[in-house]
Amino acid sequence: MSHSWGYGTNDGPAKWADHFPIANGPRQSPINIIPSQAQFDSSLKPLKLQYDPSTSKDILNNGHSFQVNFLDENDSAILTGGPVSGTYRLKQFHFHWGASDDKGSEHTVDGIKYPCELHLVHWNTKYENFGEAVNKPDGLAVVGVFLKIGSANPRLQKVLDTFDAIKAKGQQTTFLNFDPKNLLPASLNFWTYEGSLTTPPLYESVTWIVLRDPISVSSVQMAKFRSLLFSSEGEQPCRMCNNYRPPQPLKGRKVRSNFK
Ligand SMILES: NS(=O)(=O)c1ccc(NC(=S)OCCc2ccsc2)cc1
Ligand SMILES: [Zn+2]
Repeated sequence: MSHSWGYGTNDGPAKWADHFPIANGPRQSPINIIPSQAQFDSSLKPLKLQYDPSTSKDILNNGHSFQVNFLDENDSAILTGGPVSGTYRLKQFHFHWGASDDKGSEHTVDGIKYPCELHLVHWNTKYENFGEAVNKPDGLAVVGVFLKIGSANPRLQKVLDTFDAIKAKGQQTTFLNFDPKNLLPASLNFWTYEGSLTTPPLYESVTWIVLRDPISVSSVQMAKFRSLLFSSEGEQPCRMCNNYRPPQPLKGRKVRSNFK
């Protein structure tokens, strides 16, 4: 039986270890990234993200965040290079955000929180499917992108325009021909480290690839994120925000960068 978890006082990150003891494991995510302590690694290959927009399927409010799901039966949307070997297929992307613009990201940089963080979730095709890959040490590669308050982001607006149809938990709507490359910054400079899912089941299966440069989001657009609900239709409405886990102990891990 899957245990219900959330981001509230009684079911939030401080309580996850009760049902998911790996929460106190050796390679948990997110972390605070300290650029001056990251090691430049010239052997890291350029990150290659090749996304066929026709693979986007639908958008779902899953009660913890919202996610855009992709067809992953073939290599139409893949990640190669960077710190990984082999080919990883895009499964979904989702976000984490705060109740106000001063918090919301999961990873932090020199202790700084961004208002929002995008995660593009890919699974290693050496495994049969996502479900097989999700708990393997080299099973997943997640690209993290920070969002910084600035001018409104017209590409992001296409995602936000679906929110009236997915306001409550469990609601889903078609979302075709969306190119996630449009949500990436110009530079693919990144930090990378070995970590975990940042939500239960917290499997230590993620090679994290956190992009250095943010993309923009306006305060008005951030308010739209907060119009979503954690709750299902007919339940007491609970605004979806602060759906982020705080940074976890590094426990001796090295953070590498592909830039000086
Ligand atoms: N925030 S995160 O990117 O680390 C992240 C990514 C995926 C997931 N979990 C997913 S996509 O689970 C799908 C359902 C499932 C299947 C086997 S275990 C969970 C959780 C957190
Ligand atoms: Zn995430």
